[in-house]
Amino acid sequence: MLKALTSSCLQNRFHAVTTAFTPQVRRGTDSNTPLLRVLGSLRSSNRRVPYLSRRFFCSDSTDGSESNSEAAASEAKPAEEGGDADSKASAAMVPTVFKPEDCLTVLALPLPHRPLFPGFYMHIYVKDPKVLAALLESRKRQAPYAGAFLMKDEQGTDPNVVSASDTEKNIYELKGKDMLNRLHEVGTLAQITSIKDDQVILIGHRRIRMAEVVSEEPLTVKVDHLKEQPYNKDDDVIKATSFEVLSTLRDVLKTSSLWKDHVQTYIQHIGDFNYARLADFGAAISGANKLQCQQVLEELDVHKRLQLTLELVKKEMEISKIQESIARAIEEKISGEQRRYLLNEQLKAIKKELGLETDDKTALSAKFRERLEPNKEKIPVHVMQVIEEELTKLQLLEASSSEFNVTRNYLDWLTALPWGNYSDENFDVLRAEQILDEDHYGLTDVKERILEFIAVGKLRGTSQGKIICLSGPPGVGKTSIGRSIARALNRKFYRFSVGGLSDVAEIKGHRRTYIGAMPGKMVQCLKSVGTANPLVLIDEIDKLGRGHAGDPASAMLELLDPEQNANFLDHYLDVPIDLSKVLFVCTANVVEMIPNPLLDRMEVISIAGYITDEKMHIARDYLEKATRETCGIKPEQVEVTNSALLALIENYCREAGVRNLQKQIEKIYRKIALKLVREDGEIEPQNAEVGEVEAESIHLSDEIKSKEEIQAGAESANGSNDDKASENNAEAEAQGAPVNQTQKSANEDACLQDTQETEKATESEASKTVNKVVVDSPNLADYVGKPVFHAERIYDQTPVGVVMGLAWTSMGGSTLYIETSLVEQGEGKGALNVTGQLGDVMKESAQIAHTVARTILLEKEPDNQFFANSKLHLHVPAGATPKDGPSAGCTMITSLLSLAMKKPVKKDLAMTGEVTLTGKILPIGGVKEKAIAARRSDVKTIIFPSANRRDFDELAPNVKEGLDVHFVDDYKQIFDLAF
Ligand SMILES: Nc1ncnc2c1ncn2[C@@H]1O[C@H](COP(=O)(O)OP(=O)(O)OP(=O)(O)O)[C@@H](O)[C@H]1O
Repeated sequence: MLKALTSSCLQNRFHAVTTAFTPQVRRGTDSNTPLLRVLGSLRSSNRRVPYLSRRFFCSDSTDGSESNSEAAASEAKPAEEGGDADSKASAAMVPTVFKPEDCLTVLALPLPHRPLFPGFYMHIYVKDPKVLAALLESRKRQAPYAGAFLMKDEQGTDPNVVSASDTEKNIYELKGKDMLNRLHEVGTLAQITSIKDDQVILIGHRRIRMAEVVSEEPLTVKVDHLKEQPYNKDDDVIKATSFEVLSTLRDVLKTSSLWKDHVQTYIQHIGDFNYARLADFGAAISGANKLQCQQVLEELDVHKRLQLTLELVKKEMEISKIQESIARAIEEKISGEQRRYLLNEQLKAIKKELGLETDDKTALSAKFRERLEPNKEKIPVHVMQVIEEELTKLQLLEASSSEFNVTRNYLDWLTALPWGNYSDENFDVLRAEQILDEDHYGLTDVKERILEFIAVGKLRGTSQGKIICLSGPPGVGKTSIGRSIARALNRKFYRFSVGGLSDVAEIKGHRRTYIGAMPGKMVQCLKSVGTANPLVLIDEIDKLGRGHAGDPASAMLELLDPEQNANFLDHYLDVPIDLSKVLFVCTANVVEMIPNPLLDRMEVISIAGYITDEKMHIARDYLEKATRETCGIKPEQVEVTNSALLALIENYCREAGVRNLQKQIEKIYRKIALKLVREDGEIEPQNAEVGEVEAESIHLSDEIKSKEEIQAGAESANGSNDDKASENNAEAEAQGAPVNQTQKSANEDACLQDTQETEKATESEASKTVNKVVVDSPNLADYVGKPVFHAERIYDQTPVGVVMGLAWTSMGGSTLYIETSLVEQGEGKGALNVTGQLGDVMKESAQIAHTVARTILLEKEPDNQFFANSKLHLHVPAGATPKDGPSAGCTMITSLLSLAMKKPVKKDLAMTGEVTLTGKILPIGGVKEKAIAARRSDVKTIIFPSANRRDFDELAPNVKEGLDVHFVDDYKQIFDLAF
């Protein structure tokens, strides 16, 4: 029904006060009069309260002053027409012939937020048309009064919790009795000063109490007018309380500027001062909740009312203090930050003025130029041109723009590259050889190739970039030899792996326009090594990914090809860079997997793997040494016997490389380290005992006795030496004979040295016996566990139908058996089953072998119908490992023939070779790996295809040593050798 002011209560209050008094202020009163001055005058004039004689302009006591009010109203009129709420309030001063005390029946208007205090104005919104009509009617009848009653909260709601919209909504819906029940009994007789649309402005006049309902719609009630209880104006307690209220108001005024206007306005009208009004004023402007205000309104005992008000303003005082401290804290924080900012700006300006600091752009340009300075002559012209252009551009760009950052990063890369900056190469072949030998055992091919490279460089005076590809099984030292080559050549080393690389941008960089664009690996490499002729190791080139956008292999080609890479163009850098001086070393496990155009440009050096002998050397001279150092163990503290090392290699690490061997050695040394540390802890007391025992025996033994004597002699000699020294010196000086003394002291020194040496020797011997750990083959399992590798050799002497073959895998060479057995026999039942995860080629190879074996058997034993009438099963263990390739052809034939003829093959024989249907033997790959694998399995005789004779001849003598190798063209030769 009614809509109260929508702004906060507090604002309403202050607004109300201000507007109520504004006309009076305008009438020329000094608006700057501070409360302090008033209060000062209060106190200075013997507390005579002169203002008591004045009248409060809109109090009940103004009843007779119609002309005054009228004047106020006429003055305020233009403002009201302007729609100004303040001036509307002034219009409320219009007096009527109808006196307030005559008003006994009034319309009841509900106030949702606060009660209306006498002397204050409030505007409300009346939504009910009937009420609005009644109000207009009463104004017309010159009885413009209504009763303003505060609404009670709905039961169960907290008066401190504001939910304005709810309250207002409920008000519009309430009518008649319901409304009556929700209104407080005591309210204020309010003069209706103006009605504009649904906004009604009320001025409170006097307290009233509802007596009875006259009509329900609109709610009209009969009221009793309430008067304050009589009180003694000179009562000291009342006076003191009122002073306290005033002084609290003064304090609030000091802290809260919000109150200033209202309190000052009040002070200007303090002429109408009385204690009851003061109490009302304090309560009205306080931020107390509506119930507390209502309490003040209902209180007719002036002293009690003053006390209630005092409580409220005191509370207000506390709130304003908190407000002040919050404001101060925030202010401090903000001003601190501002101060800092200002100081920083000033500092920058001062530095700039003094020339200590230039702005960002100039500083950046200077940094880039400084970087270029040492190499300026070596930078290619076209690159220098681009750099200059970019530097100019940088000056023109706004420092906060994204383009600026792009240009800055670009210049950063361009200027950081080692243009024409080469490391001094080592062309000393002997030194290089020494370095290579220091790092790796064997690998003669690789070392030889590197030495050749250095020799060419020496003769030409410069070395050209080359691509070397090291291929071989894992752990044979491909990567580590790369590092060693760099050391030998005195080139910087950079390694990156291209295994699984599928993005061309990794090699050639992104275009600069992309966010987060980066140059490719090669540019990154040059920046990081700082020279233009590093050794770049490209690891796992056989595992290069297949890109979805662009082909990484083709990008690699541009990078590696000596014809193209003198002008390698990185997408990011966008200026050609010369990579022709870079030495590329690639590593691969399977050469066949390297894209052909790439392979074509490489010089492949294959490292086949190591035989036991080589592994022994590597383990002893390289791996053990390095591991011992990393574990912090001294050589005298440990001994790994040859037999232990051999057992380790033969039973635990039979693969081609030495990585596993390295791991096992590390395992042994870690265990030894633990053992030594543990023993040290336990031994300490034991050591002490040993020391004591030794000390005792020292006393007993003659030898040591003499030692003691020597020592004692030495000590006494030493002592006498000290004593006599001065005398002798004096004598020498006096007699000029220093020789005597020198000889003596020389003898004594020798004696002392002897004693100390003997002591040291006994000490180190004692420590040796106590702390040395010996690893031998019997206790090897304590360090590395039981052998995990089961010998490749399943049979000592192969039975009928079983023959040993030689295979090649990416892990190196290995031996494998071909087993054939008879399933069933019967007329025309000849057939062959194959198992062992064989690939298509190997299956076909088995079919061919079956046919060839049948032909050969018929040749050798024309009556033997074994193959025609036998169902056979051919198996290649181990069944879990997939196998493929044609090189087991001759082994399969031999196995089939052995079964057919019921004859085992020669002992310790292994063979490899592809067979044609006519029995011709074709060459195979991996001769070195196969030879090494054969040696590992103690094979004595090997059969290789004749075409592989050259490969075998090239092998190192230690690989060939002890092998009886036969080269064959035709299967018949194998037949003769095997059976
Ligand atoms: N001939 C050797 N002399 C001394 N140490 C060697 C020799 N060969 C290999 N090693 C050592 O073996 C370890 C393994 O070598 P590396 O990592 O270079 O193998 P890799 O062939 O690159 O293997 P992958 O193909 O798995 O990358 C290294 O610590 C290396 O020093």
